[in-house]
Amino acid sequence: MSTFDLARLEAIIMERARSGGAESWTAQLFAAGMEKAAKKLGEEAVETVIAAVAEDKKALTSESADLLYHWLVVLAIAGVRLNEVMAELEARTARSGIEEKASRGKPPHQAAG
Ligand SMILES: N=c1c2ncn([C@@H]3O[C@H](COP(=O)(O)OP(=O)(O)OP(=O)(O)O)[C@@H](O)[C@H]3O)c2ncn1[C@@H]1O[C@H](COP(=O)(O)O)[C@@H](O)[C@H]1O
Repeated sequence: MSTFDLARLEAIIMERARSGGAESWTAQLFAAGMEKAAKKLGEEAVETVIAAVAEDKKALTSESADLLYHWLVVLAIAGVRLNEVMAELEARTARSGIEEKASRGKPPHQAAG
């Protein structure tokens, strides 16, 4: 199982945006700006949808990686931190009470924490 996560990829993207050379795709996207980066994000989203509909798990995995990378680049160019998106998701989860409901369904020793 991989221990890689989106926060680490975000940190790599920030570093490449600051100091990536001409060979860095991240630096190229930052130099080109939001329109180009958002267009790539849209393309990767479509490719992900196509892989999902085709039930092609290998392509879905690969396109999902492209999608998440380009999504993080778009967030970074916009000045939105991954943490802000996570906070939004967390707030929605808290509002729905889904975690509380799930922990109520668990045996007591698992429900705590
Ligand atoms: N995860 C990615 C990642 N996913 C996709 N891509 C690049 O995204 C670009 C566009 O992908 P496409 O599938 O569209 O390929 P394409 O050849 O451009 O296809 P067309 O659009 O031309 O049809 C390619 O150059 C891919 O290499 C990525 N580039 C970088 N990363 C991560 O960012 C880090 C820094 O990369 P650099 O900035 O390039 O040093 C890497 O170590 C990775 O962790």
